[in-house]
Amino acid sequence: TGLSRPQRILKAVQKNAKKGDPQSVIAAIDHYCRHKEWAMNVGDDKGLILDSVVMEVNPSSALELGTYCGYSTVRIARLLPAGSTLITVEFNPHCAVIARQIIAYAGLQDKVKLMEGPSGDLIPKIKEQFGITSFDFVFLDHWKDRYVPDTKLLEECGLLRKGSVLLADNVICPGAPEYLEYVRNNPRYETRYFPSNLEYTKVEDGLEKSVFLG
Ligand SMILES: O=C(NC/C=C/[C@H]1O[C@@H](n2cnc3cncnc32)[C@H](O)[C@@H]1O)c1cc([N+](=O)[O-])cc(O)c1O
Ligand SMILES: [Mg+2]
Repeated sequence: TGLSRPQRILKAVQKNAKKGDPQSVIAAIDHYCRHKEWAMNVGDDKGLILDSVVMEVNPSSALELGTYCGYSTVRIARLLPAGSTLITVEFNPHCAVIARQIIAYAGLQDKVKLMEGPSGDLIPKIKEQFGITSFDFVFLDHWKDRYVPDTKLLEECGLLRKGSVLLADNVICPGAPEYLEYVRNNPRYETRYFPSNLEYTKVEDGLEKSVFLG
C-alpha cells in the first residue's frame, strides 16, 4: 500500500522546508494540510494563540499530550528558552517515528524528549525519569476523553504547581465537554476560552487556558 498520512506530511516537510528552520517546517505542514490533505495539527490560526500563551508563560518545563506528527511540538519547542525541555507523549509508534524526524528536521531535538506510550502510564514516571518537579506549561491535544483523567493524574502526581498553565485544544470541535465542566467548575482553576477555528477550516473551535491555583 502507499504512504500513510504522517509519512506524506514528513515528505512535504523534507520537500518544502529548510533544515534547521522551524518556521519553514510549520509553514510547510500548514500549506500541505490546507491545500492538499487535512490533518489534525493544531494549525496556523489556533497556533498563533498557542504561541502567545507559550511566550507569556516562557516555560522551563513543558509537557505535550498527543504528539501526532510533531507540528505543535515544533511550535512550542521553537519558543522555549535555552536549557528548557518539552516532554511530548505519543503512544502510536508510527506517529512517534514520523514526529522524531520532523522535530529533528526543525533542529529542535535537543529541546524535546518524546516518550512513547500511553499518557496514563507515563505521567506517573516523569518525575523520576526526568527529575522534573512540576510543569510550567501543559498542552493537551490527545484523545479528548483523556483530558480529565490526565489532568487529575497530573494533580495527583504533584506535577502542577501554583501558576501552572494548561492549554487544551479542541474544546469545541471535536469537543471536550467533560474537561470544560471540570476546569470551569473547579475553584482550583482560573479558566478562559480563546475562540478560533478548527485547523484549516471555518468550523468553530478554540483553546481553553486554565491556570492551576494550587
Ligand atoms: O482526535 C483528535 N486528536 C486526538 C489526537 C491523537 C494523537 O495523540 C495520540 N494519543 C491519543 N491519546 C493518547 C494517550 N497517550 C499518548 N498518546 C495519545 C494518538 O496516537 C494520536 O497521535 C483531533 C480531532 C480533530 N478533528 O477535527 O476531528 C481535530 C483535532 O485538532 C484533534 O486533536
Ligand atoms: Mg487538536
